[in-house]
Amino acid sequence: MKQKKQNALSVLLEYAGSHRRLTLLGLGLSAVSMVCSMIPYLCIWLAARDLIAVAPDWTQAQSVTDYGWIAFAFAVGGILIYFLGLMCTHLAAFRTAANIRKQGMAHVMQAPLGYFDANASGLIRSKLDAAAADTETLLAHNLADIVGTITLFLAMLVLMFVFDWRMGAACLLAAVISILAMCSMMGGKNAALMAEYQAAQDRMTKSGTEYVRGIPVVKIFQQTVYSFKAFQQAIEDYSAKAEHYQGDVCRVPQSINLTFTEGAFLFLVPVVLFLAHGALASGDYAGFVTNFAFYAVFSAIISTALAKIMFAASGMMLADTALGRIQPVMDAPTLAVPEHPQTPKDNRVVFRDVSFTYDGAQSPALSHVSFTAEPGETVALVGPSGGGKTTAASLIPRFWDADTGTVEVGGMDVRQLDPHVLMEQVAFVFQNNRLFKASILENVRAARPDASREQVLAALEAAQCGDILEKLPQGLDTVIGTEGTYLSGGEAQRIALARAILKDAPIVVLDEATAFADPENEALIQKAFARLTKDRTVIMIAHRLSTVVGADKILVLEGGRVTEQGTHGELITAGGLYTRMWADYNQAIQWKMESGKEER
Ligand SMILES: Nc1ncnc2c1ncn2[C@@H]1O[C@H](COP(=O)(O)OP(=O)(O)OP(=O)(O)O)[C@@H](O)[C@H]1O
Repeated sequence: MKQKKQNALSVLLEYAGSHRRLTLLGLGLSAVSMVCSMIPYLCIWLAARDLIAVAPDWTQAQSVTDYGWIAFAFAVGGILIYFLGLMCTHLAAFRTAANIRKQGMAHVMQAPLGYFDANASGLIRSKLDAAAADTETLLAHNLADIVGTITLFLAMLVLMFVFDWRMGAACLLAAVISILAMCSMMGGKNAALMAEYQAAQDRMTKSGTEYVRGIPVVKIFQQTVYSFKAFQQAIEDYSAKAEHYQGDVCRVPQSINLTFTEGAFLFLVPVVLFLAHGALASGDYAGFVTNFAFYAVFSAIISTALAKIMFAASGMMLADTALGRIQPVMDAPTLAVPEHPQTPKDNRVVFRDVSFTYDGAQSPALSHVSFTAEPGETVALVGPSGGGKTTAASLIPRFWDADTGTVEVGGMDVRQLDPHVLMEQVAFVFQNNRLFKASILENVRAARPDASREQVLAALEAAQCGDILEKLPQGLDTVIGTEGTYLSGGEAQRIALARAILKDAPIVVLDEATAFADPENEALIQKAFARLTKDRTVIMIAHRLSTVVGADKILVLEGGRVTEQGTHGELITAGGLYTRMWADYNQAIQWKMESGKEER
């Protein structure tokens, strides 16, 4: 992938792909147009020289008209070439921006599913969009201006010394001072200060976002704005850094820069006065005045060129920042796809000595986990919070890949299966059911796009969703999340179960959390679970022990390790953690029943 050290321009040209040449052509045309725009000035100088030479008999200055036409031709030609260049850079910029979006999305599509848990898809898209838009401006406008201005500057350097090097040097001196002042603001130890200032700005933006996200919590707990210390701290930190950088560091160089950018002729006047005596003595006073006129006009172009360079440099920084923001997206891990994919033989799920540690975590989430779920068996994962149940279930559909050991489906390492085949084999229902802002029909059909309306209805029926369809205004075609058609957590879970039922996959990975459900919903969800898991291999993350009693095998996961394993009966006799959990569970049920009686 793209190296961080590369500068923004080479990274952008890589993204431009086949439009790289169009970009370069646009930049070349911009440079040519700038050279063309210089010719009229040259013509003015030549015409002035000829006029002064024949003065006061102007009729002898035959060449002046020719110079006029040449100047006109180059001025118009320069403008046309400039627009042609802009067309090329715009076209290339649109294509490059499209490539950034496409390549970004294509890369993210290869990321393991677990990547999306930590990186919201909306955020990924907005990062890519913002970066594409910023780089579009750079490629379409700023870059052409940078190249044009540099060419202008080089051409000016040549011209400066063609007529009278002393006047040229006087004009240039102002530009050199201005550039040195600019460099001192951005280079050396000030570069570190500028980086700190920008980092403080980033921190402020981030904590601002966190603050806005947390507003509901602030309101619920009646906290004041100051309760968000991090945000306040970030604002104060940014303000101190901004004041220091803009005030203490930039004030003097910025004043020097502006003075000499706007006053490029400052040194020209004294130098001309100094040289005037010599010119009078040599007798070429006419040539001297012509040269002075030329440099006086030219010094104004220097100011414009310097201002353009500063503007273009800020565009370059913007593109650099934008590319820096999408770098993490482009660096997202990708799921390794086998060269010669294997086919699963049956519905058996096996964990062989599996260990896994999350990126950046201190301790493993799973350590040497081994178990087998035979075809048609139900294996329940139980244990304390943080024990590793969700992580174990996530390794089956390759949300992540095991660090060591193997996870097998149908006798094959999941890494050796074609990801599409693996997805066809496994249906999952996790706690955070993702329903799209689309109709119920489309939401359920996402599992099997070729399913008929009747098949979708049958799956919804099996998932006990009849009551949901009845109350929705357009039934199956109601779009979720619009016009007040919101679903409760329990209802959303039943729709997600219908999706899994429609998928009809031989292996089901199920998080049976019924946290959102009221008793009525819970009963319906249990029925839907029973329908979904019938005759399939089931790996179930169980939160309430009542649902695991009938499981073929129960694994107790504690601190990432399987500490107990067996049927309900076997584990109860073993007298370990499961026995204590069972006792606690029964006590809780007892309390519930007793308090229910008292209320009555
Ligand atoms: N995305 C993640 N990045 C880093 N660590 C994680 C991540 N997800 C989980 N963990 C850590 O891995 C360990 C196992 O978590 P896991 O969610 O698998 O446990 P669990 O048994 O499913 O818990 P619960 O019953 O509360 O859902 C925990 O220590 C948790 O903090």
